[in-house]
Amino acid sequence: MSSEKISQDEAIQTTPLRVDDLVKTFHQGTNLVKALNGVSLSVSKGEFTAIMGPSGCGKSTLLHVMAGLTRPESGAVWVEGEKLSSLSDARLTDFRRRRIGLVFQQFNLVAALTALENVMLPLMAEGGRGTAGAKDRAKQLLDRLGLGDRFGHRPDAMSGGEQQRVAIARALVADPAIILADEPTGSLDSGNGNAICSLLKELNQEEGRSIVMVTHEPAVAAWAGRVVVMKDGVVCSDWHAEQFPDAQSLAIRYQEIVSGQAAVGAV
Ligand SMILES: Nc1ncnc2c1ncn2[C@@H]1O[C@H](COP(=O)(O)OP(=O)(O)OP(=O)(O)O)[C@@H](O)[C@H]1O
Repeated sequence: MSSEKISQDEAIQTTPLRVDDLVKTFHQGTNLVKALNGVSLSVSKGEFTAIMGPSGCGKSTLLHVMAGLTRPESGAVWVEGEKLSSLSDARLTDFRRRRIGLVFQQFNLVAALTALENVMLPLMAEGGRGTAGAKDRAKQLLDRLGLGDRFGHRPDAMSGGEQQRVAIARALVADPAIILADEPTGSLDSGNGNAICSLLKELNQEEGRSIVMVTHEPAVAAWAGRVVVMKDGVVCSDWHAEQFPDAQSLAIRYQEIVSGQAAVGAV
């Protein structure tokens, strides 16, 4: 094998996430809705990317396809070089648990379990790691996320912001290749929302975590280093931090794009 081919393969294997020409259609009664109409995107190691766009443009569908929760009609998703469509359902579930950290708007914690048990869950399901190791790792993470005094609390005894931090700890526990977050601040007031954004930024900058976050709010997207804007199932803009120095300039630019006043693809 040529050295060029080896380095190409290495690059694919170390790229946390790549999607290529994704198409996903939904049936709504007699109508067909193309939620994704040829989306391609690559997320580099240590990149914090926000995906923005108006309601119904396909953001959540894209995130679900990236996570292997929804299978596309065509196109492919690679996580660290693993092509999700080539995995059986059982292997995909196992792969997702180990390599993809998921954070949802509604936290999705198990109500009957404590914060510590919720965070340990992905490691327990894996079977291979000992309970003690899983417990230590979960405790470490909860401590790191400022929840050292909440180990034994159940979700209904915690605030929304605390529940989301538990969910982030759970997403991190298996040391995944990528964190996928769908409107992680959507159920929080602005103070707690800012704290979650700040935490994601810190995890990105201090630990080099690769993050993709769906949001429709420019003030939330402004925490990311890259903003991808979708409209009608396609990516119409892709900006890096230097192109949106603050949340206000991002909001103006975003409005221009979604209202059609700026050229598609404009930066
Ligand atoms: N399970 C489904 N069945 C039918 N249609 C769906 C389904 N999921 C999504 N859609 C449709 O696909 C399109 C894209 O939806 P999606 O939820 O991805 O958009 P979104 O950008 O995340 O929207 P929002 O910001 O409102 O959450 C919409 O027209 C939606 O109605």
